[in-house]
Amino acid sequence: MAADLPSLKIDVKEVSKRFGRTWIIRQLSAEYTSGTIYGIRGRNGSGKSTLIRMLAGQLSPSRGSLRYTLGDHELPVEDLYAYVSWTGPYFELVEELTVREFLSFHFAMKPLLPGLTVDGVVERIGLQHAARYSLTDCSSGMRQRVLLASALYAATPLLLLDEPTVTLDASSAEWFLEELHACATGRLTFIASNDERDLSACDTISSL
Ligand SMILES: Nc1ncnc2c1ncn2[C@@H]1O[C@H](COP(=O)(O)OP(=O)(O)OP(=O)(O)O)[C@@H](O)[C@H]1O
Repeated sequence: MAADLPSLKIDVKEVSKRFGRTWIIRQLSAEYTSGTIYGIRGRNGSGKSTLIRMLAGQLSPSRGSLRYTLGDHELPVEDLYAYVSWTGPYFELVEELTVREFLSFHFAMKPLLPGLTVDGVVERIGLQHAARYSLTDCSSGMRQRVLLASALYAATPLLLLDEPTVTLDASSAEWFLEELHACATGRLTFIASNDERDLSACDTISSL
């Protein structure tokens, strides 16, 4: 399933972010490269999701810069969306769709990792019995598996996972860690979390 994805490097240079008069992130500098799972921890409100949004190119820093290098070319931030898979607690599902319809719709826009099909994804997330359930009728853990699938199985070099196991029970969290290892190879992955299980999957962890 490992994809031959281009390498991605993110250079974060003296990035600060404020909302109104409050500085949330101050003077962050780091270099992030493909092939690594980076953990970001920090107390509630410390700016983990804010950093994830900036890495995704959805939020601009108040000061400093983020530079993206894909292969050996600089990637303009406005083109980054095609190379990112992302999920977090603020992501919403289209309630009217079934599990299978949502995944078909999503993977019509974002290519799947090699060797996967939509039905294969439904199987990997253990929801064969619920493939035709409307998302409204799914439990929070089932919905989280669908959201995680939309990020994990997309063939993108950048994978951003904000609180990936927040609604998962112990066996689902174990499932997530196994799938993460199968899907993160060669990608640049971030996990924002305070859950030790999530952080145990990371190659390196930094605190905000
Ligand atoms: N768009 C916004 N406008 C104003 N303030 C915001 C905005 N987005 C985030 N904040 C504030 O920035 C701070 C950091 O929020 P963020 O969601 O990044 O924290 P977090 O570390 O992910 O928190 P948690 O662990 O609770 O999820 C919070 O005080 C939040 O209220």
